[in-house]
Amino acid sequence: MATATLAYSATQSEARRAQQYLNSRITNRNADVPHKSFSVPEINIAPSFSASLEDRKAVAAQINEACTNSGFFHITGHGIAEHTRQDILALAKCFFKTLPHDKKEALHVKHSNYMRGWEPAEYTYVNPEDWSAEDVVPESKEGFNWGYEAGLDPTGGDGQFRELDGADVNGNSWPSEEDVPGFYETIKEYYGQVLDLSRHLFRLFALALELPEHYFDEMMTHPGGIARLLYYPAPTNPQPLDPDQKDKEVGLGAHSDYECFTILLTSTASGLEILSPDNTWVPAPAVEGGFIINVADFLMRWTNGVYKSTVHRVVNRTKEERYSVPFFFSINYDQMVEVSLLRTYIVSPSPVADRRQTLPSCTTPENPSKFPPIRAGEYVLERLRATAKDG
Ligand SMILES: O=C(O)CCC(=O)C(=O)O
Ligand SMILES: [Fe+2]
Repeated sequence: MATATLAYSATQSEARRAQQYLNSRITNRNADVPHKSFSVPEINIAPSFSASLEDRKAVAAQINEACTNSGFFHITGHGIAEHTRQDILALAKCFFKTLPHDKKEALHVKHSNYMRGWEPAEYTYVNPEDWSAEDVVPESKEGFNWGYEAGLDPTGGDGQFRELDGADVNGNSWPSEEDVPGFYETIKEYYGQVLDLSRHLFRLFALALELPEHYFDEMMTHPGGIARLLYYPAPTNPQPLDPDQKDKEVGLGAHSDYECFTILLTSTASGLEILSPDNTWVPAPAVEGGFIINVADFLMRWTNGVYKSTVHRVVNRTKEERYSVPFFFSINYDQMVEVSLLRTYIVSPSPVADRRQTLPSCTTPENPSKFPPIRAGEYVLERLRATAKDG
């Protein structure tokens, strides 16, 4: 990436540890790990929009159960219209199938400090260790990435947004209106709605963590939210899931997500597979009209490992091409977060971003803090950089 090298030693070592963890999970297949039954529940969140706190808490309890189990769940009753969902999937198809190669090249992520723009299949591996693996299988996905900007936020933001590295810039680049008509407007409609939904979900996470419902509100006034359009071509030789065979065609390699949680929309039900605690791949087919939600690494570390950020991948085993739109929700990138028994923010007179926000329900004398304090954006940027060829 064309970016200045910044000294992020704490995050670099954590990114490395995340890779080591990932690889040990993938290579130690069928380890005999005792676990509760592993499930990806469907949660109808419609009651969470009710005026009754009891109704909202009942949904939060289901979310808590899912986050401490597989870390994955489906939501229905979310309130986002089907046409909004279909419009963004149609936009993805239009972008990948009709935009000429030279126009895509002009938007190449290598021109961006933050991996924004067009990401050709061969440019990244989501598991950075794959670069050096001998029997590496290239990923087939092609992507277009963008991030938060105040103009995409239905609240208009608070004017304090800073990029992942703290810079006061807008890191996004877009195709021209002439090249892909309606691109920005369609993105804005979808992004605005999933951003609203994310803030709503985070209030449910607060209840789930036995915190005041609006605990996170001041930390999502200019939140990070990277989103992607993804295209997985139809495989040349689709293969059924076979635990004894290494897949020869992979859409997106094994990884966990980096932020707080992900809201995933997919064009077809199948493709996503998640790694169970006994290290076998389990298909996680989408639910009609639903979104898949999964806990990501930053929330996992913030909850001191109480919430599970589970390894997953995409393998297209059908004869059809596949599109998806993941949205990775982060709190304000400049927010400092600490995993600790101490609620230091209560006594701290410093600005919100500098207070070390803690989740007191997640550390106990038996489960003391495992992670050093960190700013949200710093963590995500380091993890992102590790995926690029010249990152
Ligand atoms: O395309 C999908 O279904 C999942 C994508 C994903 O896991 C990711 O982009 O992190
Ligand atoms: Fe993912």
